[in-house]
Amino acid sequence: MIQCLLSTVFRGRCGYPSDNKPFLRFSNHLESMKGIHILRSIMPKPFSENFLLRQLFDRESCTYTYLLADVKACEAILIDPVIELAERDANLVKDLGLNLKYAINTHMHADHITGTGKLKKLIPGCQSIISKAAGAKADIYVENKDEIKFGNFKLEVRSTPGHTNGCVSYVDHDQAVVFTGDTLLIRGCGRTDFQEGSPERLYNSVYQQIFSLPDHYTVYPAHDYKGFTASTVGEEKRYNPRLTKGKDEFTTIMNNLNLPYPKKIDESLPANKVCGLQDLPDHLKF
Ligand SMILES: N[C@@H](CCC(=O)N[C@@H](CSS)C(=O)NCC(=O)O)C(=O)O
Ligand SMILES: [Fe+2]
Repeated sequence: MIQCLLSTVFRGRCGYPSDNKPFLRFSNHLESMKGIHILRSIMPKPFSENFLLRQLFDRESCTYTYLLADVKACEAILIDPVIELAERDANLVKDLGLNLKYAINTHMHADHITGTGKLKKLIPGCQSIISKAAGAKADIYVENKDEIKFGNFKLEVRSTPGHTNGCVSYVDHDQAVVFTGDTLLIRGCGRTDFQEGSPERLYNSVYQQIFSLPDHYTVYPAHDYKGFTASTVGEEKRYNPRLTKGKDEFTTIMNNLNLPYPKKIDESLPANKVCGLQDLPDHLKF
């Protein structure tokens, strides 16, 4: 790369006609060097042997559900399942010959009912997990720095309040991935105008718990509304239009989003308080 740059400078200095072509070439080189530098710093690392990650999508709520597994130990977990797609997820787990150990939430969702309650019914032995601070029912409550183990692999729990009080992100350091829930979305972030949301807390959570991870860690959010599937810590640090701002400007942006409330908030919150097991609307009763 340095050789390329030097040869451009050299050629530019001696012999090219006096138009601006060498200088254009030189600045193109600088641009592509910037690109190469960014790409190098964010290139994902290969997963460990026997580690499986499947990203699943709900077209209705634009929610991502993640299936993670140790395929040797046949142990799996699901992050942020959606009730309407619990059968899809349970069938996938069975098709792959896996045992579902945990159905986990990143937070108490406001836009859809969690699938964790239904999955517990479909796959006996599966336990539900949510953060203690979420204020919702589950079999296991986690807090900052806890570990969730499945087979040979583990997730570190990082408390990332701001979108809601009980938001957590889950980090797998061996695979260099972070599941950010609604705390950090791709080129965006979770809204902060309900469920004890706070722009200042969200900003601190992102900077302290997510942007402190190495640049190449892949970011897997709980939603995407623009067609993205994943990002990296390095990319979001550079290009996230909200979080590249200072905290005051970020707070002003978040306090002026004026988004309509999620359509299903009134049915989702009471149901999610009890892990999607009670107070279900008629069409979702099981
Ligand atoms: N239109 C959807 C709700 C969209 C929405 O509010 N999404 C949340 C995450 S789900 S709690 C959010 O934080 N969005 C951030 C943003 O900038 O859009 C519906 O009616 O369900
Ligand atoms: Fe949310």
